[in-house]
Amino acid sequence: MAFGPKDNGVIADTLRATSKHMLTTPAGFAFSKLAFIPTKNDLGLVNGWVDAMKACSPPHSRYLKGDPFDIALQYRNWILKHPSALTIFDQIVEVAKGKQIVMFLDYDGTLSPIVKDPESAVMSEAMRSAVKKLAACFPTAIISGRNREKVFDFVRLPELYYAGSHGMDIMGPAQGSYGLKAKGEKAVDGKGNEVVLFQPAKDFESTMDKVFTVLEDIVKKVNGAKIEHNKFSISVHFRCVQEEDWANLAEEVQVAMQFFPSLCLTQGRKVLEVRPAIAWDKGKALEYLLNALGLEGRADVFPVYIGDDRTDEDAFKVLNKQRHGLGILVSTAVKETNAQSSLRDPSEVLEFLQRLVSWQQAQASSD
Ligand SMILES: O=P(O)(O)OC[C@H]1O[C@H](O[C@H]2O[C@H](CO)[C@@H](O)[C@H](O)[C@H]2O)[C@H](O)[C@@H](O)[C@@H]1O
Repeated sequence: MAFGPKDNGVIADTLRATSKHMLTTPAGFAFSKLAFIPTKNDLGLVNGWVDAMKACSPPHSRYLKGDPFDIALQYRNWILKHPSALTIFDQIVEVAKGKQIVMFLDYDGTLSPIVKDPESAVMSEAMRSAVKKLAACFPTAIISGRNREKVFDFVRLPELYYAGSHGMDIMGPAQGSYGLKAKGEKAVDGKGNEVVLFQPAKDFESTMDKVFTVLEDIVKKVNGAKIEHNKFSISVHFRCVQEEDWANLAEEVQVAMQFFPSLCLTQGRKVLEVRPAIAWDKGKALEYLLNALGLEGRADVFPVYIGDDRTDEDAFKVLNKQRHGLGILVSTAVKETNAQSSLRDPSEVLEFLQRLVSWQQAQASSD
């Protein structure tokens, strides 16, 4: 769910920038934390973010607390509703057989394990090799919250389509049997290959730079907090911040956001993300890519989306709406999801991708 300016309307009225407590940021914006008097509603909003961030990335210890029988029972009920894609692999390929499979993969927590330092979220060589083989079998896209160029640096496979900034920065080959054909400007990549570039939030570039400067100042003052500029989205990381400081940091971010009514906040795994308040998300990126590949709305196409986070839910919803394809949530814990199936962690994702490649190779050799 995206929280937009509407949710914050009450807060704007409570902002009183007094000269005594006023803070002027390097970007020239002035605001005062002391002058911000949160109402019950606003506190609810901040607490809501904090709770949702915790729920997105639950610490293992939390699941060791409480009655282990209850926990096991809850998980058992959940896995019955969202069976492992490894357990139901034969049923999946039975449905996909004869159709064009298209693969959509999230990056963090799906292809790479979640780690404390976002700069160190590298993908294993085994995963890279599996994704390379996968892309030789099926059109394959990575849809990530990361800066597109950064996710490319992690993955380093030019044959894929990349959608960075939660789908707001899409690039893919313009040539070949699966060259992108839909709207978007033609460009040339670092190696001189023709590519299609589609950036629905292009007009927000300078606003994103400004909000980054403001948030950077806030983050600097909080022990363990990190900030990442993902071009059309900005991540404020809470993972290494003491939990008792979370509400304060979330509140500071929310106050700063009042000066950027064209932006909104979403939350992920111990992260708050600032992004343009436009009707574009990972689900829209999936639709765009299917359309650009000439594969949209076709009964003989079977899209598979694998992701671990709240922002991936938008893509799962699109697959549900289209009533075809398969959404797979990566999670070791019970989570509310629109995905039909599940995998526990990136090591199971790797196994699933390898099995899919072997199945496709066997299909091709028996044709
Ligand atoms: O859409 P994704 O590819 O899953 O990207 C979402 C965010 O992922 C990264 O943050 C998450 O992974 C980090 C590294 O494991 C972890 O430290 C952090 O707590 C997670 O939220 C990335 O750093 C963000 O910029 C992405 O938006």
